[in-house]
Amino acid sequence: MIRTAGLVKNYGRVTALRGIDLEVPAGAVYGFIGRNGAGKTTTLRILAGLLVPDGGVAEICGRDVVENPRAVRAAVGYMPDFFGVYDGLRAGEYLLFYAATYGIRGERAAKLRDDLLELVELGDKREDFVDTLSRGMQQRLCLARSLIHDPPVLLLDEPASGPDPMARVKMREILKELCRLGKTMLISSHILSELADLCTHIGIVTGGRLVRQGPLNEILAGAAERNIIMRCNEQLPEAVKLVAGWPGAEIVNATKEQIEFRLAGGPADMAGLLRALITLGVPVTHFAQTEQSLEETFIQLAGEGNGA
Ligand SMILES: Nc1ncnc2c1ncn2[C@@H]1O[C@H](COP(=O)(O)OP(=O)(O)OP(=O)(O)O)[C@@H](O)[C@H]1O
Repeated sequence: MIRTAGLVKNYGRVTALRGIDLEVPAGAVYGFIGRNGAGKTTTLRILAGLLVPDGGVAEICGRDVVENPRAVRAAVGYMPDFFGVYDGLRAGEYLLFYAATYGIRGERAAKLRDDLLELVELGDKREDFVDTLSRGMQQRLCLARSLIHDPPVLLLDEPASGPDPMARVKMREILKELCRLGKTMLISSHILSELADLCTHIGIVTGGRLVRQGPLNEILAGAAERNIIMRCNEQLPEAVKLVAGWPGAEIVNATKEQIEFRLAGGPADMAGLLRALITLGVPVTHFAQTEQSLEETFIQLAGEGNGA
């Protein structure tokens, strides 16, 4: 539904994107995660047709964004991270104005305005001036604006950020509703945990490169399965010796009761090491991955990208 291949963008001598290959399936809620300056806004602006890439391709619904700007504009709702405040315009008028830019007027526009204000929980703010609304409310109004032409694809730049926790919760609820309505969403954020309960997929971008992408659970499992704690009642020195010499294993800490180590590879590698310990006769009482917080996962993945 959204695809980029080898996307490159330079701003003068600054290279913002160094070959981004995004793959967002239809109906996915894709969390596009990266620190400030990683290249998220640049990617979203290219997909929205607001910036022209210097290399690579970007497609929405199979259409190249540079070659088919009209079709892409119809298919995409874009919510920027910064939005201007409109002096003297009321929330309802703001939406009618944007409806008119898509040729929607009269009764249809009025109904759309009311439905969208309801969806973003601003039904009672229709007559309020936009510049008097809180930042969270302005963000939700901006989201309503991006929905005005009922696009199947939404590109949302940091929608769940902002200092007000209540506003963040409200925004997440609305995004979940949009997911139920079948929208395909690419949502950028610099905080993974902010999006984790919402996303079906994530991509981690660092220094203009995508270092990981895929279904959320696979990415988290892949990052977490390396930290293991093993305990046994006796024969710990034998266990330490075996783990220390095991390919891909690295002991982090060993006490009288337990060994904590990192292990490269997947579940099969874990099972292989456990089998070897038992074959050696070590009475293993505990052998499990440690819980890793989402932010630790992100830092680990982003760090690996930096080193690449
Ligand atoms: N108009 C511009 N002129 C020059 N450099 C720019 C411009 N816009 C972005 N950059 C640079 O390109 C890189 C990527 O910026 P981008 O805004 O895409 O990152 P981001 O991940 O969206 O970060 P943020 O969350 O801070 O917006 C950064 O190094 C940034 O300083």
